[in-house]
Amino acid sequence: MEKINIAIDGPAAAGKSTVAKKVAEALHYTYIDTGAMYRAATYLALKNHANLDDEREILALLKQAPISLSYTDDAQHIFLGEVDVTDAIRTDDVSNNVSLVATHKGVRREMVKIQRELIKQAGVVMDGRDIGTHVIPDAAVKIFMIASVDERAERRYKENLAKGYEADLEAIKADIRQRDKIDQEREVSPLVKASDAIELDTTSQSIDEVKNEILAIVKEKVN
Ligand SMILES: Nc1ncnc2c1ncn2[C@@H]1O[C@H](COP(=O)(O)OP(=O)(O)OP(=O)(O)O)[C@@H](O)[C@H]1O
Ligand SMILES: Nc1ccn([C@@H]2O[C@H](COP(=O)(O)O)[C@@H](O)[C@H]2O)c(=O)n1
Repeated sequence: MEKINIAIDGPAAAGKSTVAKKVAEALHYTYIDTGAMYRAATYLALKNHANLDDEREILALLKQAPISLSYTDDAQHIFLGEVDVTDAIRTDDVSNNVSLVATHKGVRREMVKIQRELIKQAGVVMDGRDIGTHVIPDAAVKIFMIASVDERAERRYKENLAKGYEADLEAIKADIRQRDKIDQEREVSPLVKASDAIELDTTSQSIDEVKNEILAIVKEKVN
């Protein structure tokens, strides 16, 4: 079967990464989590006590510790220079600041450059906020994945509990609303559904139902 590129965009905790990984596994495609790249940039800035409003400072730090991805056992690992930060980028501190860092035009330019390098060979499932609108505008399949704020907060709440983290449902709901607002209202590459994207509301769907729906869309496109 011919290999294509699949873009999956949507707001926080809609289920993008979980489903994208399963779709990539089913198709023997490469899964690329672009959120991890913005998280890595944020982690680097926080670790260096940088001013998150100062784009030049963040870019200078990234020059010294460039972002790179590697894949072991089909799992994506993200590095800053030689340091594997795959786990370190998932803290609340990073989650609470990443959307601010992601508003910087220059930071986005650098991330998109890396992302476009990764799609030179088709057979990629890439998730994020601007994949179908900016990174891969000619993606053969574009999914805009949504779910209600309550459902997304519930999912993140259960996820945090399962990981043994403290979890406060109302605080998670507020964080999701805040991140969505910043992502949707920023000037550069805002989170918006591409005109040719298929919207999937996963509020009442299981992970496998969403995965199978996307696989059916891909099958129809490729055959
Ligand atoms: N359809 C679904 N039904 C129930 N739980 C789901 C569904 N999709 C994803 N989940 C769960 O919701 C949580 C968040 O999913 P995931 O991290 O994939 O979302 P995301 O859109 O990538 O979030 P973010 O953009 O914030 O990284 C995970 O624990 C995942 O297992
Ligand atoms: N293509 C993208 C991907 C992510 N972002 C920003 O990063 C934040 C974290 O992303 P997660 O997928 O890990 O939640 C996200 O809220 C965006 O602010 C982006 O701008 N573009």
